[in-house]
This record gives sequence, structure tokens and C-alpha cells, in this order.
Amino acid sequence: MIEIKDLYKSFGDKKVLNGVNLTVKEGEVVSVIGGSGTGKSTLIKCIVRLIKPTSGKILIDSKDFTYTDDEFRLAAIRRKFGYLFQEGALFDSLSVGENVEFGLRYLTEEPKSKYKEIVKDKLALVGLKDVENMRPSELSGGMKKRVALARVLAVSPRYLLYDEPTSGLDPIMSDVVNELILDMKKKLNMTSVVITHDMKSAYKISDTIVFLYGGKVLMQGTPEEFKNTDNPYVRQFVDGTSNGPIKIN
Ligand SMILES: Nc1ncnc2c1ncn2[C@@H]1O[C@H](COP(=O)(O)OP(=O)(O)OP(=O)(O)O)[C@@H](O)[C@H]1O
Repeated sequence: MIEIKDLYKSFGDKKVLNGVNLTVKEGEVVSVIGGSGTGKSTLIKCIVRLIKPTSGKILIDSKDFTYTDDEFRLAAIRRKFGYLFQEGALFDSLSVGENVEFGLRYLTEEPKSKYKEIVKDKLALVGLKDVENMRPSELSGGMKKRVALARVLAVSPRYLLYDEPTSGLDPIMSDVVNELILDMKKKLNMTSVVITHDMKSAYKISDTIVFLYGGKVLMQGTPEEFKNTDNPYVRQFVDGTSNGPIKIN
């Protein structure tokens, strides 16, 4: 479980997170939505401690790493997370198999003799077969996303964090990625936090949607609650209209 309590983060004078409270329960898919620059990435980076919050607390599996500088403790917490970057960030000079193997080598104690089998299993989990010797440049956008996910899964994370997983994909490929996220939940009971601008995706994959506005959680609820809300700020965002109370910068 991830528990975020009264989290603040400023960069100089700029207040980005202004008292965020949020709990992500085991096995849940939580989507974080909100306009550009509202602090979605900042929130995720605080969770994995790529940046240090200004105040507040984050508990990961009841343990508090919020302000530790101890490299071993930080490594231990980061190992619990699989972070799927927007572009997938595959190494073009390595084969697909070597890409998936990468984390095994540096982040696990797995013996080298098991690498091939683990790589095959993780690729199978994301629906890919016999692609180990291909290069990322030979893959479609959707396949790249799958390989990136397989690479993240290779180190057996407890939590998956997705940063705009459907951005830049056509509607059909977006749905393939949605299914993949749901599949991870079904097959692995994976707990996931997904940053997205894509409401269709948020409605499909989420147990809980969290709307960030003004550095706070303005609304937290199920997809049904979001579809039916009367809150004018949330309505404007989910309906995607320029008319409404949200200030456009
Ligand atoms: N390291 C940093 N130093 C200074 N300002 C930062 C830093 N990181 C983020 N910010 C600022 O914090 C604000 C929130 O950024 P963040 O990337 O968290 O937003 P976001 O909601 O993820 O946006 P987007 O949807 O556009 O990706 C922005 O105004 C950004 O310029």
C-alpha cells in the first residue's frame, strides 16, 4: 500500500503540491489526471524519491522513506517500483532480449543461467514471442511499449508507475495498452499508478481516479462518479472544453 499524507513540494517560490492526500491500495489501478503542470509527474517522482518533498509523508508498505538520504534504503524502495516512462526508453543498441535482461543484471540476484528463461517468461506475459533477437527499431510503437513493460516486470516490482502510457498512440493501440495494464492486474494482482490525460483510458482501467488541481486532490472517485460529477472543474476537464472555471495559462 502507498499512503501519501499532506504532501507539499515547492521548487523555489513555486508551490506545486499543496497538501496531497492519497492512498493506493494493494491490487488497485489508480489514475492521476489533471491539466499540464499540475504536478502529476512531481507526485510520482516524490513517491519513488527521485525528488524529496518539502513536507508531508509517504509510506510505502508502512515504511517511511520520505526524507532518508541513506542510499541503501533508497535503493530498497526504488526496487519496489517499476517506472514506465512515456517513450519506453529502450536502448536502441541492444536487442529486445538484452533490453529485458538489463534490469536482471543490475537489480536482482538472479543467476545468469536463468536470464534467458526469465526474459522469455516476461515477454510472454506481455504477449510477445520470439522477439528476443530483434532490435527496438524494428518494432511498432505498441510492441515497444510491451517490451518496455517486460523489462520493468523482469525485476518483479511490487508497484507499477505509468507515465502517460497511451500518449502518441492511435486509439486502437491505446486500447491494447489499456488491456495490458488490466492484464497485469488480473495476472499479477499488480498495484498501478497511471498518469494520464486520456479520459477514455482512465475510465476503462481505473478502480480509482484522482483529479489534481491547484496542487491538491480536488476529487477522488470511481469512473462512474467522475462520469456523473457536477463539480464544474472536474466536468470541464473530463469533457475537455475550454469554457469553464479552470484558468488557461
Ligand atoms: N525540477 C524542477 N525544478 C523546477 N520546477 C519544476 C521541476 N519539476 C517540475 N517543475 C515545475 O512544477 C510544475 C509541475 O510539473 P509536473 O511535471 O509535475 O506537471 P505535470 O502535471 O506532470 O505536467 P504534464 O501533464 O505537462 O506532464 C511545472 O510548473 C514545472 O515547471
